[in-house]
Amino acid sequence: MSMNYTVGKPWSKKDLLDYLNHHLKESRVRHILGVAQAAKELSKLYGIDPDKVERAALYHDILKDKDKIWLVSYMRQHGEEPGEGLLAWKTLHAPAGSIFAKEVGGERDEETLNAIRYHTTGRPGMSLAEKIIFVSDYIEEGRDFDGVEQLRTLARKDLDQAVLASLLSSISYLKKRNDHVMTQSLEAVAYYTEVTERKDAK
Ligand SMILES: Nc1ncnc2c1ncn2[C@@H]1O[C@H](COP(=O)(O)OP(=O)(O)O)[C@@H](O)[C@H]1O
Repeated sequence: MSMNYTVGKPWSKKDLLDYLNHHLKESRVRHILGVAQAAKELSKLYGIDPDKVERAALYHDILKDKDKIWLVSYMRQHGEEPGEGLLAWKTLHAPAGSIFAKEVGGERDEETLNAIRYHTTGRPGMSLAEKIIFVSDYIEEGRDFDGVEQLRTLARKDLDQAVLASLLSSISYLKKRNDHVMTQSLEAVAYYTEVTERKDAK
C-alpha cells in the first residue's frame, strides 16, 4: 500500500489514520483510537470542537514507538533541548510528537500542539483541550486499572478533579518504581489541588 501523506501541508483525519496504520504497532493504534473516542465524547460534553480535539488525540502517541536516542536527536534537530526529559525519556514522545505534528503534519493550531506536548506530564493552567487529552489518555475504553470506572465518572463531572486524580495516580506509580517524576507534573499537582479546593470552598 502506498502512503500519500505530504510533509508540512495540513493533514486530514484520513492522512493521520493512514500514517498511524502504517507506522505504529496495532495495539498502539487501538489505544490512540480509544483516546480519540473518549476525547470526542468529553469535547461534546464540555462544549469544544470535537474534530479539533480528535486531531490532537490522533497525534498524541505518534512517536511513542521511537527510542530515546531517536527522540533526543529529533528534538535537537528542531532546536529543542530535552533538558529534564533526559531523566524521564518516556515523556519525550510528547514534546517530540508536537514538533512532528507541526513540521510533518502541518498542524498550526497552538492549542492542539500544546495538547500533544503536555499529554504525558500535564502542566499548570492547561486549556480545556489539553485537559481533555490528558484525561482521555487515562480513561479510554482499553484502560483497565483499579479505579478507572470512578475516573471515567469523575471526568464527566469535574475535569479538574479528574486531571488531579490522574496526575496523582501516575506519580504514585512512578514513585513506587523509583522513577524520576517531572517537575512540571508536580507543579500541575499543586495547581490543580488549589483549583479544586477553591471550587470546593464555593
Ligand atoms: N510525570 C511524569 N514524570 C516522569 N515520567 C512520566 C510522567 N508521567 C508519565 N511518565 C512516564 O511516561 C510513560 C508514558 O506515559 P503516557 O504518555 O501517559 O503514556 P501514553 O502516551 O502511552 O498513554 C509512562 O509509562 C511513565 O513511565
